[in-house]
Amino acid sequence: MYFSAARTEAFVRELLGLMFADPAHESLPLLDSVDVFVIPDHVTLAGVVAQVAHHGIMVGAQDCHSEDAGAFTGAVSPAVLAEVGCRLVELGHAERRRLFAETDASAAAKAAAVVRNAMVPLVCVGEERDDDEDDDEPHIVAAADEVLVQVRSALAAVPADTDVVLAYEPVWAIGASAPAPIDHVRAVVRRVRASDAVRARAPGRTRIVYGGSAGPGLFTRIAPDVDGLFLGRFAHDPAQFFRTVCEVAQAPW
Ligand SMILES: O=C(CO)COP(=O)(O)O
Repeated sequence: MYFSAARTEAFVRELLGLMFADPAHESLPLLDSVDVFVIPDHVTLAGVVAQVAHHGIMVGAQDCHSEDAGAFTGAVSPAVLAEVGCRLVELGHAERRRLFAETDASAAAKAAAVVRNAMVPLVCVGEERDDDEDDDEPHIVAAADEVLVQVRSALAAVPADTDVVLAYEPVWAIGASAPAPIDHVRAVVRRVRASDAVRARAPGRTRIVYGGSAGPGLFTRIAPDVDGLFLGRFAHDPAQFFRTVCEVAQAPW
């Protein structure tokens, strides 16, 4: 809810201009090496799908209901999202959990619904803890254990051979002035990736991205442990978004 409808339209238009009209694009086939998605609000989603048609950019939704149809006034059907060209659905964002009573169980039910409708669940996970400056091994283990409860719940709801994106977003790093410390992000993500829940999945089907005050300059410091970024405020400027996509595309991993 940062953008008006007009600003969403302008953001996508400017982004397409940067990605596809920039002379650098000729020598940099960005979308060969990076999957790019934008996740607008539900109202503007179909319009954004039309804007990016044939450009290879995926459009996602910020939430959906766990049922495809029925007496759920005000909710958004995953079947309708798929019908209008939505490719992925963000679930369990920290704000949905805090303000709208989202739980691991409801996020898992929605993840199953998203897969049932041939879309990709982008499940937000992250620990609440920010009560200690220390970031030693016990704190990393505690953070990863908290995250893994969320991860196991979501992954148990979807087949092992379907694509899933896990967005690791420490709750305390969302809306902050800077991302979580590099070593913290890498250590927690390594533990998630090494978990039984992730290792039981088909190879290459689980991607882990980082979100929480992410922006240009971050990816090369957290890769190769992390597969990508989930950008918020620091990508509200299309130029910053484009710059970050280029950094990911040019990374040697
Ligand atoms: O929550 C986020 C993305 O969903 C992160 O937002 P910020 O990058 O603005 O902290």
